[in-house]
Amino acid sequence: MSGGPARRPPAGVAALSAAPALDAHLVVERGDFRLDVRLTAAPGEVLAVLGPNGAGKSTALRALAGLTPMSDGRILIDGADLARVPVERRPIGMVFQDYLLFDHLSAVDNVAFGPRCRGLGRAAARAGAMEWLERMGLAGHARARPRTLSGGQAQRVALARALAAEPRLLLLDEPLAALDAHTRVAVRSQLRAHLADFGGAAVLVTHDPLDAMVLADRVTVIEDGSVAQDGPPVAIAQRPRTAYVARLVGLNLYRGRAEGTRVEVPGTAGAAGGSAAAASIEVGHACRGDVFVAFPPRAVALYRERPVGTPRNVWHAAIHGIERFGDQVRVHLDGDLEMSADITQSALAELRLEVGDRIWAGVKAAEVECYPA
Ligand SMILES: Nc1ncnc2c1ncn2[C@@H]1O[C@H](COP(=O)(O)OP(=O)(O)OP(=O)(O)O)[C@@H](O)[C@H]1O
Repeated sequence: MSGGPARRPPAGVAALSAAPALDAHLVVERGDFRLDVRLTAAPGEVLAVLGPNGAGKSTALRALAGLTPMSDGRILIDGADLARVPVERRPIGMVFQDYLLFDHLSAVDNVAFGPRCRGLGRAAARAGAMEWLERMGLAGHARARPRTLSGGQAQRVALARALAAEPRLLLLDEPLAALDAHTRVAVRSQLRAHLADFGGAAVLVTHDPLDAMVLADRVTVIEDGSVAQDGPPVAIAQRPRTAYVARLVGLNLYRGRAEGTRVEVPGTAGAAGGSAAAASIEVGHACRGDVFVAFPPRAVALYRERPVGTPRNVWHAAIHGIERFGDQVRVHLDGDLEMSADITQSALAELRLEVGDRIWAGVKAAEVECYPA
């Protein structure tokens, strides 16, 4: 095999000068479900595809791999249309959730399998595969059968196998889902390093916002077969545009009309869903027109009595749920606005809060973000 992976170009260079490594418009119809999304990634870029169950993430990945037929659209890799390229000849590597390693082959033969199929001699394919295993820190496990490997090791063999075929597009379908929480942390950071060395485009499907934040340069959120939001992880985390994304990144989100620093949120359910009366929100800076308003649960203070002389927004609220995690307590509220508040166990005890109680919730205007809808 010829050498190792191409190094990722210096930050910014690829994005400015190169054509997208991946430029895909995917249209798939399956009964009542229709997927219609555009996915793009620059060379060296990792795109995370996030979305709720049934949103169409796997369908998108399978369409990219050529495993699910498209009813319309096209897939360009480095500017070349894949329409007439048979599936087995496409420059695409895949890492599946359960890795799909051949159990009758050793780790090194699993990695050598692709290059062998492409006609490389046994010795050369094995030598290349050994190089990949060394790079993955698995040289000592080259002869091991997949079932004797740990989940993290099997994941790295699967990644080595995908990369050994020298793809231009790497597809990863929930690559960390099969791992326990402890292994996941270590494997996530190893995967990040390996992805940083990959010169092609990578598309990572995940349910886990942390995977997306840690591993991806860009995130595309798919909901109900369409792109709901697209951008760098930080922008997604700070400025969610749908109730699903807001829940994922842990923010209270509303949609309303702004005039100066005041936003009127209509009485029907806000973007966060659920029951809510109409309410006004003072925000940190002036904005205008249709806007989203977001603030974190930790910015919400709770009071038994209506606070006076405070610079905060103050709303009437009813407690409809209390969840404890560690020293923190998440209190779910409705009333003027539906929201979550994170308080400490001692604050919960001090205020003697119970489900059904009617209380007051306050948030400083400076903690409230406002951005165009
Ligand atoms: N073989 C199939 N035939 C018909 N419809 C299907 C088939 N597989 C999936 N679907 C439908 O396509 C839609 C998208 O499914 P898909 O598996 O792509 O979603 P997903 O975002 O990957 O979900 P999950 O996170 O649960 O894996 C769903 O509504 C599902 O019911």
